[in-house]
Amino acid sequence: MNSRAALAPEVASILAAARERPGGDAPLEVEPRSLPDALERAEADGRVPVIAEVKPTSPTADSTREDDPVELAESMVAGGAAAISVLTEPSHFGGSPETLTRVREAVDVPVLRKDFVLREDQLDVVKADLMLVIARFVENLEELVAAARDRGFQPLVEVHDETELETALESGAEIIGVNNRDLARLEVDLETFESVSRAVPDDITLVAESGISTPANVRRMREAGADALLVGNAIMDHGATETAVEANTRRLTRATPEEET
Ligand SMILES: O=C(O)c1ccccc1NCC(=O)[C@H](O)[C@H](O)COP(=O)(O)O
Repeated sequence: MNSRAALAPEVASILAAARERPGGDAPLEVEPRSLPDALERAEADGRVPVIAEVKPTSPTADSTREDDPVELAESMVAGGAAAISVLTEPSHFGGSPETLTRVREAVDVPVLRKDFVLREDQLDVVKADLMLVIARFVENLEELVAAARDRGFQPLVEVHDETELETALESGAEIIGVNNRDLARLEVDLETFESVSRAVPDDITLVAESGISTPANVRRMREAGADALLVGNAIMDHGATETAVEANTRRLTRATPEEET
């Protein structure tokens, strides 16, 4: 693992749990739904490309949503989400691989597996269209990216700074997410995306992650070059109904220049 700044205790705990989680028994074979195609479809009919996240809870949330993840995902798609992200991490985010399978069966957009995958065998736990790989936490990024791709997954490599971006580009990543959440203090700062995105080549599919909660935030990330936005908390809006989840999603996918908040 690339270890520079200290990690927040919550993140250290997430990683300790991830190290202990078993992998699958045999390499999976996936026929993925293409993320770039889904983003293009969203753009073509005037939707901002949003990857909406089914995130029952998290270390920074103050409650857990108990409602059906499939209904939440369907509401997100009804609100215009181009793709869905599903947390499969069980001990800190309330996710599960089974949830992802159910969501992927229910929707027709690409589904990202959001977890803390550290080893190759952990890729083989559940089929998904995209696989999150966090540059900072992986010993050999190039090997894991290639292993994910061999199985058919589209790897989404997450970075937080320019050094990690360089590693991601060297690993052959084609889809890169810049996470605005700092893993030392768990604070979000949209300036992170604005600064790192300047060094991202044009042919990369670039995702702005975390802390995007208003149409103004959406426009800010799009102006800085985001091809897509990964949004969890602002859509899940802990405690809201499915109707609210659909409306929350629509508010971001329909973020027009006129809307000021
Ligand atoms: O969301 C957290 O509290 C969190 C804490 C520690 C490590 C990772 C965490 N989140 C992972 C994510 O990347 C987000 O779920 C995703 O980008 C969506 O962010 P947001 O829109 O801010 O919910």
